[in-house]
Amino acid sequence: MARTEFNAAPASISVQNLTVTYPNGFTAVKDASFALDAGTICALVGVNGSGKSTIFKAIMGFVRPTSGVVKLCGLPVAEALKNNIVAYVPQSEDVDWNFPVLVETVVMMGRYGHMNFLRIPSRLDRRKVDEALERVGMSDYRHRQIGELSGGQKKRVFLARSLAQGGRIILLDEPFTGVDVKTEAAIIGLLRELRDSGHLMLVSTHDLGSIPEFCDQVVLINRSVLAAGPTAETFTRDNLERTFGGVLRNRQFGGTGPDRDDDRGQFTVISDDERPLVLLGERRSQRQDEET
Ligand SMILES: Nc1ncnc2c1ncn2[C@@H]1O[C@H](COP(=O)(O)OP(=O)(O)OP(=O)(O)O)[C@@H](O)[C@H]1O
Repeated sequence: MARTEFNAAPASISVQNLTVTYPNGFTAVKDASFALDAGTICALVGVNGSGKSTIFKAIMGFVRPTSGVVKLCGLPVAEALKNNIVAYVPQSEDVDWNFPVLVETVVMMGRYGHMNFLRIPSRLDRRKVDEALERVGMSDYRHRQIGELSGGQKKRVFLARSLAQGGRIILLDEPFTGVDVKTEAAIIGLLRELRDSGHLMLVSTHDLGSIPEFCDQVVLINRSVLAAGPTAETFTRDNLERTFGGVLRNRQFGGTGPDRDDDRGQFTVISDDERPLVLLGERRSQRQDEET
């Protein structure tokens, strides 16, 4: 099939029985499977060290599966990368912010895969960079050094790079870390727009509170996939307890007043690292009744 026909395929990620064992013999991901389609925002959720970044690396072709298969838009990873199908917004800690580079140059890097080895930008490349900067509201910062920007502005620049690249699959590693609530809302708004235009986004996050707000699907992992599916069915207290075990901070309030029945007014706060998830009208579990 010609490359242009592949490029027209709707966004999809298929991870089938993925196992990744690092050269030191440690198996970070074991027999993980999930599938996602176009027009989706999916959260990838798990404790520190559960294998989220390893799954990202396998999707980006940075690590080779020990066994199993990853396909993007129906293509093997290497082929999908050649076709600029997948873009990556890194974790802030993974970037050397002291490296002197202009905002517009970072965004132009998203176009490198579309250029020949001389990397001379065409009119189209420049237009895509302008459009991407405009879309994330960072046009006025294009001549600034990336290291001079705030955490939220840096995130938006890297999101612009992935937009300039034109990937239909976007991987976002901890997009809300170090970002204020207003910028988080702006990023979520942008991700929703991209979803509506057929993009597929996989978002690694510890920000449990925001997941029901903007993610249609959730994949819960701890080396293997514990649960995967639509947020309403999958992002449940039972599954979160299985995923986080003792790491999760879990508090329950309300429902004890004389004018309340067992459920009404009761809510549970579940928190990993960042913004807590609040579940309304939950009954206390037997185990927690015994603990208190
Ligand atoms: N290059 C490597 N060689 C050996 N082990 C590794 C390597 N990279 C990661 N690991 C191990 O694999 C496991 C999964 O790591 P990974 O970075 O995928 O987790 P994560 O879920 O992204 O964690 P976090 O939430 O802290 O970012 C960890 O135990 C980690 O120590």
